Amino acid sequence: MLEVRHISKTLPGGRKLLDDISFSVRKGEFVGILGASGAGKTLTLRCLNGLMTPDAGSVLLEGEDICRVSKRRLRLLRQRIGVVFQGYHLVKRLTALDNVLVGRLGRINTLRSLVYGFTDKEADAALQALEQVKIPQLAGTRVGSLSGGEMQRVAIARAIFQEPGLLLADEPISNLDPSNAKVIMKLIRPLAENMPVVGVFHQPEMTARYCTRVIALKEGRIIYDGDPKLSQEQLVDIYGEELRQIEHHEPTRL
Ligand SMILES: Nc1ncnc2c1ncn2[C@@H]1O[C@H](COP(=O)(O)OP(=O)(O)OP(=O)(O)O)[C@@H](O)[C@H]1O
Repeated sequence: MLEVRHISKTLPGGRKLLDDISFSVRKGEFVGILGASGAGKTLTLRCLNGLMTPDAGSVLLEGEDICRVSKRRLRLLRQRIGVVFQGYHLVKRLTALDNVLVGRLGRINTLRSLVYGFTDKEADAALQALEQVKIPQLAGTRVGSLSGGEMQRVAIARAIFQEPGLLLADEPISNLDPSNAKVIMKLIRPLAENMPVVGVFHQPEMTARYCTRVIALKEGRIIYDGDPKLSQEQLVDIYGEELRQIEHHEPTRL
């Protein structure tokens, strides 16, 4: 269970970047965070990941406040948080399997990590994670030669192998074509059966289809929290009147 309680972040000049954000996400939920550019989506995710400490409020992961723990404890807690990024964050010169194994570095002792001393059991589990994202045949392929969709599958397998208690996805489909984006959403959604999943998205049509709930931010505040299917009026409220103009734009006649 993830509980975000009244988090705020204010710039020295007084501008509120995050303003009293509160929500909880249980196992079984796949929450999509939407909002126009600058609404505070990334900052919120950074607070959930322990990368940024809010000025006020708390972020409880399985009952423990990640905003108030020691640096050492935070490092351990962050091993319980899987993250999938827009830019994949993979080591391109390593194989897909090695990249998945890297997901557990930090959980095994440092000396073993340094020499990549993974056991056969760990390698088997990493291969299973690649099977779960349907690319076991690419286990021995260098990541640098994979397509974007394949790289994102490796990143998801790495998060699965990490066995986290929370999965965060930072614009995981923004670099992908619509077909690959669907594949990735279909792979992420069932992971919510084992842990809360929270993602930042720019595609309301995708969150409507694959998320169980949507939270919309505007100017650092939550303006919507509920059913992932949003009406046109709600979308205009989130993204602004420009959206209406785009929707009504006549196609150019050639
Ligand atoms: N370190 C910082 N110092 C000052 N302002 C910041 C800092 N980080 C973010 N901001 C501001 O906070 C606001 C929210 O930023 P955030 O990155 O969360 O937006 P976002 O909703 O993720 O936008 P986008 O969709 O464009 O990525 C923005 O106006 C941004 O300029």
